[in-house]
Amino acid sequence: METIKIKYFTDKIEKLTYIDGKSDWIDLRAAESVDLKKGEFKLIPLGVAMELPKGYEAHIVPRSSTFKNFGIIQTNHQGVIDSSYCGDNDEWKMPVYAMRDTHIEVNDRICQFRIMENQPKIQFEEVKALTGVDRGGFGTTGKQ
Ligand SMILES: O=c1ccn([C@H]2C[C@H](O)[C@@H](COP(=O)(O)OP(=O)(O)OP(=O)(O)O)O2)c(=O)[nH]1
Repeated sequence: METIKIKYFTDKIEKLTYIDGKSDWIDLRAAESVDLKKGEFKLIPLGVAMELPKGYEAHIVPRSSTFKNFGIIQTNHQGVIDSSYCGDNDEWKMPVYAMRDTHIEVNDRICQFRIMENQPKIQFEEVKALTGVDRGGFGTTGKQ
């Protein structure tokens, strides 16, 4: 069991819950009501800041139903919350693009996150040639 320190920026959203045994992704809620016109971009505040456990980062993706319900696309497709994003004002946000005029109500569940272990430390070693077998590039194995 890991503990995450969490700060809420509003009392208008329900507290985050980890639901054991269903999906271990945790839903995030809009911290304010937002109206978007078709073609408009906005950063939607998610009303929380967290201190992630040591050695972890968080990944945010839309819920499967987010586009059907709200007509919005998460513009970074997957949000990455670094463990250094842990200050008192480091509120999590969701960058979205509206494909139609839409309304998101405060407390609506619009995306979800999980924590992931950081990758190992990496160094790059430049070489003149690689020894692996060439795969041949995009689409070379056909469609079926
Ligand atoms: O969907 C997201 C993605 C990022 N962040 C926050 C947490 C993250 O740690 C910080 C910076 O994100 P990232 O490094 O992906 O963005 P950048 O464009 O490279 O900004 P920076 O120059 O601040 O690193 O913004 C969010 O709140 N929501």
